Amino acid sequence: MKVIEPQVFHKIYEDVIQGEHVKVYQKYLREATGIYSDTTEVDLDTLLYTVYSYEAGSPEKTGDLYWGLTILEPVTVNEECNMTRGHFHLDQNCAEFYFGVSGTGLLLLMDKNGETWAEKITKGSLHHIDGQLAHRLINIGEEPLGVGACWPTTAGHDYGAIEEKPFRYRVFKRNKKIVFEESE
Ligand SMILES: O=P(O)(O)OC[C@H]1O[C@](O)(CO)[C@@H](O)[C@@H]1O
Repeated sequence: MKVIEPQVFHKIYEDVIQGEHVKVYQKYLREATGIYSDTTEVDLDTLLYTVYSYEAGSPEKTGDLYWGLTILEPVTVNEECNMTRGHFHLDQNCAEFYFGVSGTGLLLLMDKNGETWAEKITKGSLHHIDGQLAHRLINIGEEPLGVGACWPTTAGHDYGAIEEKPFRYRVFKRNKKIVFEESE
């Protein structure tokens, strides 16, 4: 019998995902100004987050899966905590798992009526995201927030719905305290 050496590694608490079919992208503030409430006098070259995804699966094949890791830098934008863009899945039958790898964060969730709540993320925490919920990661700590993910290749990303009807809460760090602000 042929035995193949592993081609991809994710030493979950030690390293990022490395190997064949691993894609990496970085999001800078200049590409994400629209999600923050105030971007006056900010450095647009600030790195917000890096996403690693192991994409051996096919986006056309129902039941196939991706594996990912997102690392959000411990930065704020005029006191607003660093966050991912956030999205619904295009196919709302597709759920997703998130799990905390490092740092401290919030998983912001929103249903189709705009009801918004959050789950706290810490190292080892596990989060099931129903396919009908919009999701966004927020770094509320002083360290990089690392969050692993597993989701169906056919889920897709719907950013438009979030732009039209944003998450109802914003999260700020003021004098080292986390403050939630409800949008009008
Ligand atoms: O595309 P967004 O909303 O910026 O978020 C990136 C996130 O999307 C995913 O790639 C998959 O849902 C996550 O791994 C990652 O945190």
